[in-house]
Formats: sequence, structure tokens, C-alpha cells
Amino acid sequence: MSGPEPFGARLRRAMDERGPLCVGIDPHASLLTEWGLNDDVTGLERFSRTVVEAVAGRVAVLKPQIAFFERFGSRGVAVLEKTVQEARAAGALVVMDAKRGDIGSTMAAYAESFLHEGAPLFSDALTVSPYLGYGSLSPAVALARESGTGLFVLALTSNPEGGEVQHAVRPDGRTVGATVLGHLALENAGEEPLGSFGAVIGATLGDLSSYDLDMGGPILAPGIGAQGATAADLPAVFGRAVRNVVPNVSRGVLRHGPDVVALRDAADRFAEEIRTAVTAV
Ligand SMILES: O=C(O)c1cc(=O)[nH]c(=O)n1[C@@H]1O[C@H](COP(=O)(O)O)[C@@H](O)[C@H]1O
Repeated sequence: MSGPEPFGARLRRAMDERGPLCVGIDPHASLLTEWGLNDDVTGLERFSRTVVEAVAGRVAVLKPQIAFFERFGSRGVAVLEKTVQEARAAGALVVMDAKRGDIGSTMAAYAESFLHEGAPLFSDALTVSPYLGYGSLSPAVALARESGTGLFVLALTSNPEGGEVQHAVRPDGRTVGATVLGHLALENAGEEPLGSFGAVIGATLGDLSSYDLDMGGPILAPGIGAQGATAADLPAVFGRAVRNVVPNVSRGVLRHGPDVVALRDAADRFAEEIRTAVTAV
């Protein structure tokens, strides 16, 4: 008896139907102010509900960044619970951006918080950090397989400081980032049409031709817009793997709020730029 449909298959279908764009829900204090909202839970709730109303029915993925909700304690997390539920009800997949990482036993609790169906923050996928050793993620991998959810593992991050760790060369001659990608390739082996264990690779990183990006899973690609990358960069950065790329745009879309139509139009413009860039490959 087969279990729930794997995240990778659900994501592939959503990307084919809605395009690959992921819009981030990052309620920065500065954005709340720009939207004429107070930097409080009421403003947080209005902000989040507006983004869901504007784009959850049309983009494949929404990516709430948990830190901006945790800033308000339990009432902020209550807003996040509602936001995730409303986004999923509108047909978007939700990637919870929590970048969780810990030793195995604690990692299991982190995984249950987001990937166990019935958890208040149940999401379709979770960002995780492998920097306690890729193997420390195994409880999250196991639960994802069981619950039909997925992981996005930080591999080559968009921030300029990432290289210090991720480009470090291990005794076997491979970089730390390449080692993470190698683990993911094994995790996704045999999964069709797309594995459920993705990598986070910044769209800001320029030439990655020395890396094998074809690890059978999706690539969450932040960095477009506020961090300086553009949709046109995607084919050059990701090569053939661009077909599995989920480009993320957070501030680049959110700065057009609070008007719902303006938010929607901004998302549509990014979606069209991405479609043009990716189909040119
Ligand atoms: O895991 C992430 O989502 C992530 C990884 C990474 O390497 N770089 C990165 O920017 N992110 C997240 O992606 C979003 C980027 O936001 P914008 O720069 O506003 O589009 C933020 O929520 C970041 O935390």
C-alpha cells in the first residue's frame, strides 16, 4: 500500500501547472512600516493574509521565513500556523524556511514540528542545515519519506560569507557543498519525476560549472531581486539543472504591497521573466 504522494512529484506537477516561482513571505519590520502597518501581531497578520490572498492561488510555492513570525513569540507563530493553512488551502505548496539543524534526536523533534501531518505548522517541505553533518538530518529524511513531504538542504547559500564553509575542501578533495549535493543524489536515487530532497543554491553564485547540480531533486534558488540576481542569470548559474530550479523572490515581490493587485502583478512579472529565461535553455 503506497503512502502519500511524495513531495517531489507534487512539486513537479505544481511547477508544470503554475510555473516554478516561489514567493517568500518575509514580514520584515521595514516592510510592515512601508505597508502602513504597525510592527506588531496585527500588522503581521494583515501582511501575511494579504500575500496569501494575492498569490497563493497562482504560484507553485510560498516560503514563509519563520524568524519574522517568531519575533512576536507565540502570537506570531499562531499567525504563521494560519498563514500556512490558508496558503495550502489555496493550492500553493508551502516550504517552511526555518533552517533547522541539530543532533539526530533533537532533529527528529524539529522534523515533527513541520513535517508530521497534524502538526500545527505542518508544511510541504522544510529548509534544513547540514552543518552538524549531513547524517544528522536522517530523522527528518525518514519522516519526510513517511509523510510525503520534502527537505531543502543548505548546500551553496546566496550570502557572500557562505563560501568559507561550503567551498572548504575535505580530505577526499571534494568541497563541503559538493559533498552535500552528493548525499542528496543518493537520497533521490530512483525517485521519478523528481526527488523530494532538494538543495538550496543561491542564484547569486555565478559560475557553478564545477559542481554537479543534477542530484535528482529540486533546487531552491534564493537571491533574485533584493540580493542582486535576476531571472536571466538562472540558465548560466544552473545549466541543465535549471529545469528543476524553484527560484525564490521575497522582497522583490513584497515591496509592491500592500495593494493585492500590485503584488499579484509583481509576481506575474517575475514568473514571466523566469519562464522566458528557462525556456530559452
Ligand atoms: O533557505 C533560504 O530560503 C535562503 C537560503 C539562502 O542561501 N539565501 C537566502 O536568502 N535564503 C532565504 O531566502 C529569502 C531571500 O529573500 P529576498 O532576498 O528578500 O528575496 C530569505 O527568506 C532568506 O532567508
